[in-house]
Formats: sequence, C-alpha cells, structure tokens
Amino acid sequence: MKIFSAEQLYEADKITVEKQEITTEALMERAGIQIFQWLNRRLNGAPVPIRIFCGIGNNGGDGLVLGRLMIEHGYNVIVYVVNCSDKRSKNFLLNYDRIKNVTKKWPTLMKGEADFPEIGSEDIIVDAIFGIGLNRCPGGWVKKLIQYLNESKAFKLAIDIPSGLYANLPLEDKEAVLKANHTLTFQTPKLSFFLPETAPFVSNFDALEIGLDIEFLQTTEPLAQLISKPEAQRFYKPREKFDHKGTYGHALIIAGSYGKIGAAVLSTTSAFRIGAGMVTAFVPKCGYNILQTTVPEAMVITDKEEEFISEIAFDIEPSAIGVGMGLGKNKATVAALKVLFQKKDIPLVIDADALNNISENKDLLKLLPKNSVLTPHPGELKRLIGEWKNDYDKLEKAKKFSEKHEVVLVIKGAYTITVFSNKLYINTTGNPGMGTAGSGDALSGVITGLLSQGYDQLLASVFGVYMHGRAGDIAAGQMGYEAIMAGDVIDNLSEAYIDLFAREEETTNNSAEKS
Ligand SMILES: NC(=O)C1=CN([C@@H]2O[C@H](COP(=O)(O)OP(=O)(O)OC[C@H]3O[C@@H](n4cnc5c(N)ncnc54)[C@H](OP(=O)(O)O)[C@@H]3O)[C@@H](O)[C@H]2O)[C@H](O)CC1
Ligand SMILES: [K+]
Repeated sequence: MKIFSAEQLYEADKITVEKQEITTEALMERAGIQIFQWLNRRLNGAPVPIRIFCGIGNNGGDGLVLGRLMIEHGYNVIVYVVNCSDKRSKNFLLNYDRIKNVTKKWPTLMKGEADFPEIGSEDIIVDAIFGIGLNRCPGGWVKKLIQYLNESKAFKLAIDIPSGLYANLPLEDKEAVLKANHTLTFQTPKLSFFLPETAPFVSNFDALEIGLDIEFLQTTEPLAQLISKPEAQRFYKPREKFDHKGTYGHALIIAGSYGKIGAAVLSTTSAFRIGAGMVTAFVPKCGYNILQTTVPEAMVITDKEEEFISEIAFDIEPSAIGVGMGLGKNKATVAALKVLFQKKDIPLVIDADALNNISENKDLLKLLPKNSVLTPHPGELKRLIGEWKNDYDKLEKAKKFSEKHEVVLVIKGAYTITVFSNKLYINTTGNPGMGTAGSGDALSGVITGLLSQGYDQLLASVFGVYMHGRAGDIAAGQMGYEAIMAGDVIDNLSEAYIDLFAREEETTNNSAEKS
C-alpha cells in the first residue's frame, strides 16, 4: 500500500471527482458512510453518548455527515461545532444544513472554554476538528479543548488524522495534538502514523476505502510504501523441485566475541531458518564448541584469537556475509573489517558493532561496499548519520546517507523503515515483545540468509524485516509479549512462511497489519 502526502490526496480528490463525475459533497458522503458503518458495526445500537467535535473545514464536514447518519439510526449523538474561525468550507455548510433538517436544531456552537461540555468516561468522543488541512499549530482555546479532550477517559476516535497532527510534516507542539484511541483514516494512512514522535497519537488505525481514482493511486510515486502481507507475497521466491542446497547459497556469519557468542548462534540459526542452503559461522576460538553444539548444521571457522575476531580469512565462497553481531570493538577487529570491506563482490549485511566501528573509523566508512545492507537501531543510526531535529529530518538524512554510500539502511523501530536511495519502505509486522536481546542478531541472520538465496539487497531487507516481524507476531500470539526471547522469533520463522500463503480467515480488515 502506498502512503501519499496531503497534497497528493487533495490531487486524488480532484481527479476522482472529475473522472467519476461526482460532486465533492458525494465524496464526503462516502467518507461519512464508511465511518458510520465502522462505528455502527461495533456499537450495534448501544445508547452510549457520542460527542462529535467538528471543525469548520471538510474534516468537520465528515463529522457532520457521521452525526446525521448516527442520529438517523437512533444513536444518542451530540454534535459540536468548534468555531475556530468564521470561515466555513462549502461542504461543511451543506452538511450543517442537512443535519439541522434532521434534528430541527443547529449543532452546539463552541466559542471558548466556557462551552466545554462535561464528558462521561463511558462516552465516545469523535474528533473531526482538523484533518489534513491543518496549516498551523492549534492555539488558544482550541488547544485547550484538545487538552481537555485528552484528559477525558472517554474513548477517542479520530477522523482521518488526530487533530493537531500533520499528515507529513513534523510535530510542532505535542501539547496541541489529540491523543486518539483509534484513528479512521481515508484511503491510505499518512506518513506521520508510522514515525516514533507522532505515531503514539494515532494508536491503532484502519484505512477506509473511499473509492479514490485507482489510476492515480497506482501511477503516483508515493512518499513511502507500506509493506504488509500482499507485498510480502509478491517478494517471496518459490522453490523449484530440483533445487538443491547449493541453489540457496552459502551464508557466512562473522560474529561474536567472549561473552557474546550467543549473537553468532542466533544469526546462524536464523540464516538457516529463513532458508540458506549452508551457513558457516566465523567466530573467535571460544565460540567453536558452542556453535558446533548448538547449531550442528553449521560449519564453523575460528579466528586465531581466543576472545575476539582479529583477521577474517576463509577459503569458502560465501554467497552472502552478515557481520557485526556481538563483535566488540577491539582494534584488531577494526583492521579485520577493513580487509573484509575490500571483498566488494559479496553481498554484505552490516550490523551492531560493525556499524559502531564504522561510525568511529571514517576510513571504514569510505570502504563501505556499495549495495551493503546496514541494520542500525536508533542509537547506531545517530552515530552514523548524526543528530536529527525530528523524524522527518532523520529520514532526509538517512536518504542522503543511502544515496551517498549506495547502501540500504534498515532503521529498526516499532515500524522498521528501510531506506534505499530516496525511497522508504515501512514495515507493518512486529510488536513490543520483540524489544529483547538478540532480536537484531536474528534479523541480520534473516537478511543474510535471504541474500544468500539470491534475493537482492532491497528485497532481502524489506522481505526479511516483514518475516522477522511476522515470526515475532506469531510468537506473541502463543506466549504474550513479555516472555518472547529472540530464539522464539527464530523458531517461528517457519510459521511465518506458512502464514504467508495461509487463508485470510484470521486476518483483520486492517490495511496495515499492526493497526
Ligand atoms: N480524499 C480524502 O481523503 C477526503 C477527505 N475529506 C476530508 O477533508 C479533510 C480535509 O479538509 P480541509 O477542509 O482541507 O481541511 P480541514 O478540515 O483539516 O481544516 C481546514 C480548516 O481549518 C483551518 N485551520 C487549519 N489549521 C488551523 C489551526 N491551527 N487553527 C485554526 N484553524 C485552522 C483552515 O482555515 P484557514 O484559516 O487556514 O483558512 C481550514 O479552514 C480530510 O482530512 C478529510 O477529513 C473529505 O471529506 C472526503 C475526501
Ligand atoms: K481529526
């Protein structure tokens, strides 16, 4: 699924209205009907008070359509107009009249703090104050209203986007954003739904199809691409009957130091579980017995040093290499990395201490082989690309880094974002249970294992991140978030493969799996 900017969505509206020969008011009605149906399915006629706060633009207009439909279906609805200015959009006014024709009285006009209503904890608040037309930070009594609604224990449902949040611009004042419990967004989610500073205001979301022009949606270059099951299915490379282990490549995992051999075990195992034909682990001597015992399927090469890696020499011909997990920052290891980086023809995944070594040694950065996959968590990313002002600045810096060094950056987080040149791919699988030691080592093994099977750098990254997250979601379904260990994620890679083409019975109607 594509993520579009606010400007692109306005363009989509315009084209849709022209091509489908409908009015903008009909499009708003479609949007309102979608929200009504969503809410009606869940409330099923319950008499709970529904308080709809409408702004004066088209987001407010959506709120008015919803209010009318709810009233017509016998719900207990109170509609407020948040009079933040004297302007009114055309379709707001039209629906303002329509709701009055149904109720025989005008909605409650709010002009200041004195008009804030009492809200019960069992009520439902619908936020239709600002949508993607927000063009400045909410201030004055409107900001106070947002804060007042945030303090309420009532369930808060945001229409299109929580008021105060921009679709694709940085947050200005986090005190002036509605903290929704759920967001119903039109057609496609917005970029701010996935970034650490703004995603918490959105909580869960559903994207409601409002029939925007398909050709526009298909042919327009988006701000980012969401990676969910349909995309992952397209990435998957099916196996042929006469393939053999050589077809799936030989992954080399260069990892581990004294006390951190577990990192090598996890990456080696995950490279196998994702399907590498052969895996060799290159570890310091102290890792030999551990690897041979815990992963007997793997071959093991040891460094001459007992506790760290000092010289990466091997006489095998790996089809992909994953390096850095639990490696440590010994000077000899840095020298060994320099030699490794000169083998330019083998696809490389660079993680953890290998990334930190790059950040601390500019000569290593210069040697970074093109098309490598780098998998930093936020701390490692900061050391690589420098401090950022906000999430958008971070993405711009990451794109520049990717373009300059011609590498893929996999920025790990609640929504892991893969950056390749100026393109963004946002993953939708994964859960808070995966914030556990070794989870990153497992991911590096997964991406290395996919590279070894012939997936290219970008596909191995986005598909690998999806599969790793999906395995984590399956693990969470079995054991809850807290108990998950990295090994459980790896154990469920098999289920993640099975799930990829399983029937859809159990999947939600959410467009993005995490919503
Ligand atoms: N394709 C779709 O997705 C559809 C979306 N719809 C809905 O339309 C909104 C966007 O509507 P729009 O009217 O463009 O914008 P808003 O409703 O978000 O609000 C704009 C008005 O609010 C004023 N404004 C903006 N920022 C502030 C602020 N900080 N304080 C006070 N007032 C503010 C602005 O006024 P100006 O003074 O700046 O002129 C606007 O009047 C979208 O989100 C969907 O909900 C359609 O219904 C269907 C298709
Ligand atoms: K809103």
